[in-house]
Amino acid sequence: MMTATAMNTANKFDIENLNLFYNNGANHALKDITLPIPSKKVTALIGPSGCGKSTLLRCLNRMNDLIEGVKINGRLEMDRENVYGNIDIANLRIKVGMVFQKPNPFPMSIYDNVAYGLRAQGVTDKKKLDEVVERSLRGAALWDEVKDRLKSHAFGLSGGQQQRLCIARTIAMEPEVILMDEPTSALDPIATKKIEDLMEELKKNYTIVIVTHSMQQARRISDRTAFFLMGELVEHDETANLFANPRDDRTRGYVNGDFG
Ligand SMILES: Nc1ncnc2c1ncn2[C@@H]1O[C@H](COP(=O)(O)OP(=O)(O)OP(=O)(O)O)[C@@H](O)[C@H]1O
Repeated sequence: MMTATAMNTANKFDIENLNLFYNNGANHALKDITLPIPSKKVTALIGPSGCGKSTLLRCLNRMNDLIEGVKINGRLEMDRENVYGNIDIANLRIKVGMVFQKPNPFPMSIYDNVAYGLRAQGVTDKKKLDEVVERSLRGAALWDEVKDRLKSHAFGLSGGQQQRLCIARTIAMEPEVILMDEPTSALDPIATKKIEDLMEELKKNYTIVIVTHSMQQARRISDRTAFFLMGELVEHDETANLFANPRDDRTRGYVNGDFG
């Protein structure tokens, strides 16, 4: 197995000794996390409720900045640049897009949802917008289902379609990374399968980090898995290895379903 250092050039993020505290230090939610996140792969974050998966995900695009009383120390680099340094945060959040548990399309048409970010950046050229909307909807495997009703309201789509629309909206901004916080937990098995198939395609172009409660999902879709427990990163490895040969008894217990 390659070490984190040997893999360094292929890492999108390098996280080292990262600590995060909520409530001005009262809740130590991430404890000394060291985790490389490789480029153009799917990394799954797993572990029982409250272990810090979403907190770590939100560190990657500084969404935790929006929460009062959060303190962070340690190193978190993206492409060797300090994410917590003096950087343009709006630009970071374009480069590191996010898809949430509950599909959250904006209250407007399918087309306008996908064009929203570009328009906010001042793009008005219809040809350019049409082009990006089509490319993004194709990229999110939704184009064929909606191409004849782009002006329809997004809320008329099924939950699974809405989630793919949110992915299209994210892709439209040409991110480098897509963070997904339990993106299929509100979806039925067929819609879930479509999103999982889509991730297989997306990872050719993007680095994906996904929080999932489903170990089956982590096994199906991820290249690497990191197992968290009470704010600690217990172990991380190639997904197949982590499930077949966990090094730590706590990981073994979790993946065997002994607790959850
Ligand atoms: N906004 C917040 N303010 C204060 N504490 C928080 C906040 N968000 C999370 N926490 C705390 O941080 C710890 C980790 O929570 P987090 O949501 O990251 O875990 P998780 O593994 O994603 O859980 P789940 O699987 O239930 O979503 C928990 O103790 C939680 O109560």
